[in-house]
Amino acid sequence: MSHVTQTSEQVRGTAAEHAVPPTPFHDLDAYVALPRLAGLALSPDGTRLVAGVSTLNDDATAYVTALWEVDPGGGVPARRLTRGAKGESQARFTAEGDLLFVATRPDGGTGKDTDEKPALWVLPAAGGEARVLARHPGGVEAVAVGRTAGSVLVQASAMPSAADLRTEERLRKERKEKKVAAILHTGYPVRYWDHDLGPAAPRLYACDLDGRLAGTPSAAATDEPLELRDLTPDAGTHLVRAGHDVAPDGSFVVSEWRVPEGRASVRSDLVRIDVATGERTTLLAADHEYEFGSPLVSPDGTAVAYVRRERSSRERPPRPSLWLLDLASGSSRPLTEGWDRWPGEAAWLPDGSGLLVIADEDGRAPVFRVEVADGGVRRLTDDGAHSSLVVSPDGTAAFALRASYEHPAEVVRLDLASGTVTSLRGPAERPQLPGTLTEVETTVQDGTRVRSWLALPDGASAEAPAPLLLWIHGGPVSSWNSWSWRWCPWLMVAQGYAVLLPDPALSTGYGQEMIARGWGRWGAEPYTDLMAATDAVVAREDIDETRTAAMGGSFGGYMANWVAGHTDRFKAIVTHASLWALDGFGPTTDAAFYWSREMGPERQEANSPHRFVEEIRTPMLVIHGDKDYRVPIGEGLRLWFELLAKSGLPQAEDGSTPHRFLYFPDENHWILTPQHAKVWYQVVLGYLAEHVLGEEPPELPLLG
Ligand SMILES: CSCC[C@H](NC(C)=O)C(=O)N[C@@H](C)C(=O)N[C@@H](CO)C(=O)O
Repeated sequence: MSHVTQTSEQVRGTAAEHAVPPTPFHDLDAYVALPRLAGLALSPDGTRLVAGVSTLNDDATAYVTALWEVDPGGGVPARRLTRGAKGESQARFTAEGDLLFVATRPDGGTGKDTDEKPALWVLPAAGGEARVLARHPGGVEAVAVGRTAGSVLVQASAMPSAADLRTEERLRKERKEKKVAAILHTGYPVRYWDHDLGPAAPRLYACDLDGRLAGTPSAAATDEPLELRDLTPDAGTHLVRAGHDVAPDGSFVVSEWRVPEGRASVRSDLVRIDVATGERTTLLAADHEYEFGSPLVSPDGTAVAYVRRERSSRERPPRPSLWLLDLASGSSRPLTEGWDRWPGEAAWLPDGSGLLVIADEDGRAPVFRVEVADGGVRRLTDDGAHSSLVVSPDGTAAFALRASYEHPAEVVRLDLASGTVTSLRGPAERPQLPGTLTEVETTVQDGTRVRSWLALPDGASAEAPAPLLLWIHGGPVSSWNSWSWRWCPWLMVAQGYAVLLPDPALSTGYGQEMIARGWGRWGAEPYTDLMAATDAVVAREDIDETRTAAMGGSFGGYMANWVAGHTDRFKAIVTHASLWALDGFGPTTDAAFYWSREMGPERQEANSPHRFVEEIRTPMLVIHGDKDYRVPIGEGLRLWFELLAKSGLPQAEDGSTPHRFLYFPDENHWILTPQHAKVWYQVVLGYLAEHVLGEEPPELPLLG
């Protein structure tokens, strides 16, 4: 007997439109309206905590991010601080407690849609209205502040030939008026995820406050925006996608510095940039073995914690580890030698005795404490995946966003002595789930443990076994360990499916060997691990092994395509933004050099799903966005053509097939707009309902 708690009509929104849904996951309008948290900032005195919260705009066609204040003590409810029509982001506190943020707000508050660029705004600690602090003709992209004093650092993109902001403005105006969008490249890369790189490229500017924000509101009477001082006029493309950190006293910045190394490859050095003079010195120069990134200047400004990345090759995957550079002597030493995890986001403890570091582990992303003295590593948190880590000035607590597959990101306080994690009163309640989350594992042929999350619908049992959806993660070097609005299993669970989220070979959080097992062998261990995880779960009595489907996005889509060509066990396959023919994907993706280090022509050929198109006998739903530069649209187009022309699934006399292609002309690798996210889930759920549950295909009037 089938176990389907709700008809799929409910999520598709064509019936029961006015009924109150049992959970937001039963109703796509309710789902896309759930608030989404991102980014935390803590004032230097530790009393003010600010989070970014994205909600739907009035006509539900875009998300707008506002800044909210959350009580670090947990007593007072969160309150909204900003209300700009186009939203605010990048909250940062100055040493004096003024709140900086980036916003696009037309002058005069007319609300008219202008081509206004994002500017740096300030909400003064001393009171008064928010006002513009600095502008750049290309728009302010990022902002960083010394923790104890000093300059505000602004990142903005400038035309290579513009020596000053007046020329910058003129060049941009001319291009706009003459409608010239062409870009003349001399190097690589030329695109990133969803946007073109060039002709403007990032530079770092100092925004000297000179006491302008100090004192009473009247002291800030000079409302003219501040001048930006260009610290990197010769940056060229060296700062493209380069992270940086400002010394606590604001006197220097340590930045990644991209260096073209020929053959369309780029490496990453670390440089020190003096804020007073713009003088730049190379701290660590990358070579063929190692490159450097993610700098964090120590609280006393004498050292830099950074990630040393052992570069990948055909033989080995990349291997990042945390290191410490002494700025006076220039000598470096490892901080986490022997710790078999990939260090992610980190933050210094205020006394410089150690760092808090987030790393994937066993389907979670806990916070670890790393001791500077001896490199000791201690895990501080149990459940959840953490991000946006900030440490209180007295070093007794940290604040972070914590998410998991049980809940979206929420603000938590972590007591550093006891390890106690407390949820604070954030802007949003946890949504009620339509099922339960459990963990399963199996041991595969070579003895490796493969663990997965399994989301089960309420009521799944031996009497009412649930249909199963295998959902494969992307990357591939990543983990199913955090909430994802794009890949939300609970919408499927609300329709009665159990959803299996496995971490196969190549996943992070299980040690380097788990990644090495699948390196350059995408169609081997990653595939067999996934099948073993599926075998173990369909053996459960609460799962119906006769009604299963597989799906995935990006690398997960690659794997869905590989699954399609290698087994007929699934009733349907959904493949989003997928790699199909690796000879085409390899040189056209936005960071081709990364993949070419791993694959090479033989591995491309051996692991390419397109070679098995004739073996595909399973109905496939192909999904792709035209503006996807990570997995370019050519992959989706070729997959669709070859599926119709050659797949092993017989076509009807009129040439029709059960395959479908959901194409988004104005979306990219991610389907970002709320209305298209709804269409995505509607079409996926409808396709699964038709092929897995045997229901009638749904009517989708908005699709014509
Ligand atoms: C070019 S750098 C590494 C590739 C990158 N890997 C990760 C861990 O994200 C990547 O973008 N891979 C895509 C093909 C992919 O699978 N992306 C996934 C995960 O980020 C997605 O959901 O978009």
